[in-house]
Amino acid sequence: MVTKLNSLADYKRALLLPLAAGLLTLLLVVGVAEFLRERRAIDEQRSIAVEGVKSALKLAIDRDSDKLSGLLELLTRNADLQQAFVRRDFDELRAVAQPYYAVLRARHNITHFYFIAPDRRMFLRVQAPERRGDEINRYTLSEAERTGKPSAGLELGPMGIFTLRVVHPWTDTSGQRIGYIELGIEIDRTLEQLHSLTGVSLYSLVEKKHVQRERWEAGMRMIGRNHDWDRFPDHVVVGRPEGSDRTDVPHRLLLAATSSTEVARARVAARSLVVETTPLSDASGRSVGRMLLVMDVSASEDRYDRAIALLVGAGLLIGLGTLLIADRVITHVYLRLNETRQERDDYLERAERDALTGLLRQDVFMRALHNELQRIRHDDSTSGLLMIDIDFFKRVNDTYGHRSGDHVLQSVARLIRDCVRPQDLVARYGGEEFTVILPGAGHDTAWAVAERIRSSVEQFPFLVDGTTLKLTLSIGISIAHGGGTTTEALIRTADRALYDAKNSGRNRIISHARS
Ligand SMILES: Nc1nc2c(ncn2[C@@H]2O[C@H](COP(=O)(O)OP(=O)(O)OP(=O)(O)O)[C@@H](O)[C@H]2O)c(=O)[nH]1
Repeated sequence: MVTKLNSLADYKRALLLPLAAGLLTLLLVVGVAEFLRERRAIDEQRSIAVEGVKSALKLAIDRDSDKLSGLLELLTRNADLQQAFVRRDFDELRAVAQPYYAVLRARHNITHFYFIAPDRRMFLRVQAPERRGDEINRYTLSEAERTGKPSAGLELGPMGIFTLRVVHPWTDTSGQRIGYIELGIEIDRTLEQLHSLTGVSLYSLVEKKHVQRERWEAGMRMIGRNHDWDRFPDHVVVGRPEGSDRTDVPHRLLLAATSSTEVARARVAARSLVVETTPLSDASGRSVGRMLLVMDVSASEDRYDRAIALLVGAGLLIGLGTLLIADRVITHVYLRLNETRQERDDYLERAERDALTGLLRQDVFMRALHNELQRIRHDDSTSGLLMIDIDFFKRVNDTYGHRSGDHVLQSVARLIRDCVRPQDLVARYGGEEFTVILPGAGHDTAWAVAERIRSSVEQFPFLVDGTTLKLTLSIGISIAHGGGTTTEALIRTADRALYDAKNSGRNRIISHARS
């Protein structure tokens, strides 16, 4: 269906609404694409950060291993320690070792310092608790015993404390193995350093099956840390450095991270937190739990959100600007088109009219009469035709000149027009002869109109060259009834009636038609 556009509002509706819808759709598509692109960028940044933290953790552990190894190298060469250990002089060994431990603890965060006999029995724990004689079955010690070389790795202690341990076999000057010295750093310290370096909070969680509840609780109590065995269904938190234990991390977020390898997310107090997980294995390669990396990505998200808001804002402004410009252009083009259309209509109108009287020209009249006959054939109605001629018009021309004659013709044309309805068609048929088509008129109506015209001209005082002239008209009428009448026949009938009116004395109306 083709909609007809008439007014400027119609044009604006037809053009601006689709344009606005198109621009909005475009903005929406660009906004969503940009949003997805930025989410991807944030995810990438996060992955890079996570990889960075993992590498940093590995580096830190390697670095600590090397550091502990270096220190152990020195300790195994210490003659005082060696003598006291070989003599199995517990008090002496402790007295010599303790100042070293104080320095190692203060300078290097070392939390474990052991002297172990060749049969793997603990001879001296320099740090608390002061337990001895128990057999050590840790992987690092087994490796050092088996290979005779230093062994290092993360190990889960019986109290559920995750510790980096380095064990050095200890030999005397003759190459005889006299035992082992072990140094350890709790992983918490490393995690804490990483947290302060990267801002990422790290939680190390161990599966419950690898720890005993009572010993874990005792261990946590011993190091003065909050502990809650039931906090997670399958895991306990063994590494949760104070500095990075964010109290604002919702429990449900951590819980989600312990039960899935997917990235867990939450929005807390207008901040976006994400948790990634990475498996946690001990020195033997056994998977014992997982590490949670909690990151605050609010800053990146806010930056991207601001960029998107800016983009959408700019898009809206550009869209509005485009609509405003389009509105101006449509208005301008519409007005210009209207002017052109008006000019064309005026031209056509002028082309159809007689230059002197402004009435329809004869050829236009013929077409109009033809159309009118078509119409009444279709409607089965009637139409009246008047043929009007000014009586003795030649005398006006002869007496007062052609210009005065023109003036009289114009006046008569105006008088005729004033006597008919707007839908009636008045034409100049030729010279001083006029025709009027009266659509829908029967004989009586046509007669009444003819009489109105006749009497209006008869009564009109024509002012010519300062003289008042009186003129009369003769009028012939013909009536078309439905189909069957041709334009020629109708004109012929009216013409004959006009001729009769002239011949029977003028200033009269003759109709041969019956009503
Ligand atoms: N001024 C002027 N005269 C015109 C025009 N067209 C025709 N005429 C004149 O109209 C006159 C018509 O005269 P006739 O046909 O003899 O008719 P009449 O004098 O009106 O007499 P009857 O019709 O018999 O009453 C002629 O003198 C034409 O020159 C015109 O455009 N302007």
